[in-house]
Amino acid sequence: MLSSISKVSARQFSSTASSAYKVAIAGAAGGIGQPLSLLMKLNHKVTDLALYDLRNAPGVAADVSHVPTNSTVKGYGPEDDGLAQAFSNADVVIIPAGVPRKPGMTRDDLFNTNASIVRDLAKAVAEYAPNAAICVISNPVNSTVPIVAEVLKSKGTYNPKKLFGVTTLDVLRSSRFLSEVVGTDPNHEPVTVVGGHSGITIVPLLSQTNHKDLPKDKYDALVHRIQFGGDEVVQAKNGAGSATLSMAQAGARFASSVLNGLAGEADVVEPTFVDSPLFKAEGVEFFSSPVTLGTEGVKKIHALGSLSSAEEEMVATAKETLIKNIAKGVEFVKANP
Ligand SMILES: NC(=O)c1ccc[n+]([C@@H]2O[C@H](COP(=O)([O-])OP(=O)(O)OC[C@H]3O[C@@H](n4cnc5c(N)ncnc54)[C@H](O)[C@@H]3O)[C@@H](O)[C@H]2O)c1
Ligand SMILES: O=C(O)C[C@H](O)C(=O)O
Repeated sequence: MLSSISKVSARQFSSTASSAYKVAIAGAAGGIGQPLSLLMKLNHKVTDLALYDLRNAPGVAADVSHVPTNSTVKGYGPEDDGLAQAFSNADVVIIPAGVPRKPGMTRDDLFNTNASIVRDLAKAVAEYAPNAAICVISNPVNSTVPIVAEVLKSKGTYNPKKLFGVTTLDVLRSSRFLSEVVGTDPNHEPVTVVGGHSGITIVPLLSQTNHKDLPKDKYDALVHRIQFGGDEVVQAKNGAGSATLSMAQAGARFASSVLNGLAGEADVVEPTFVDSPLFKAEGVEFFSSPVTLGTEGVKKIHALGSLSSAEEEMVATAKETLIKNIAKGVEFVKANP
């Protein structure tokens, strides 16, 4: 494993701001965790990959460690202070730990199980990696991100610039589904998605693409597919979980953008669910919008830009639901510190 001292040296003498990072993944042996671990192993900025899970993380680590990129990989379980070792000195902590949906469930139905998992992992981040950028994948993201914030506030280590809810899968789906409708290459169909990460809180800003004049029936169907794309996978997997492979790709893209930002690369912009000033006056403490990522995490939170009247309505509806989802997370930590 790269020691802290050698990591510091690597940073000091590197030609960029830094090129050596420790990334920790909590839930690394799960459906998302395993392919995400592989994708982070392929990221050349990652020199130290720490894989934590309640089960089988050493096995996943041994497997991934044979991929010939310039990083060490180590797996940790809860025994022998594994969580402390996994998180210690991490620059980025990615959290896909928790249970996935089964058909008929909403993401909110996962709250009772995942809230305490995320709360406990947030406590460990506060203790062992207080400077880490935290990427929360565990659902319901609209509530788990506020849970992490509340825990970190209670520990005096909350840095709103370094807490991110990962909404990138909505962005990937939007590009893919739009390209299917208009018959183009999804690589060239960027779509900004704002709001949150569940159903009607997912608001794709299609009016800001080159396809703002879609016929109403096609537009409505496309928006619905983007908002409820997760359900397609849950139903197809028929009890065996939710999106894992596309989510791993989305998570790796987002975490890689965070690393690029930390490294001082210019113009790294991703939509993400953050502590946001955009609608705070209306009581919405967290909101997803395009964010420029920099050396300190969040560098700039961008406004939504011009919206169609349909989008204005969707944003208004999303805000109402988000206020409730966020409050649920905050109240959980107050009642269960
Ligand atoms: N943000 C998104 O866009 C998005 C997309 C897909 C899935 N998800 C969510 O990600 C989560 C994980 O999904 P999955 O399909 O990988 O589930 P999974 O059950 O396959 O894997 C979850 C892993 O978490 C581990 N785990 C549970 N409690 C833990 C703890 N306290 N510490 C460390 N590890 C722990 C489990 O052992 C398991 O290996 C779910 O909540 C799911 O809803 C979010
Ligand atoms: O749908 C889910 O429960 C998982 C995830 O949030 C998704 O969007 O695929």
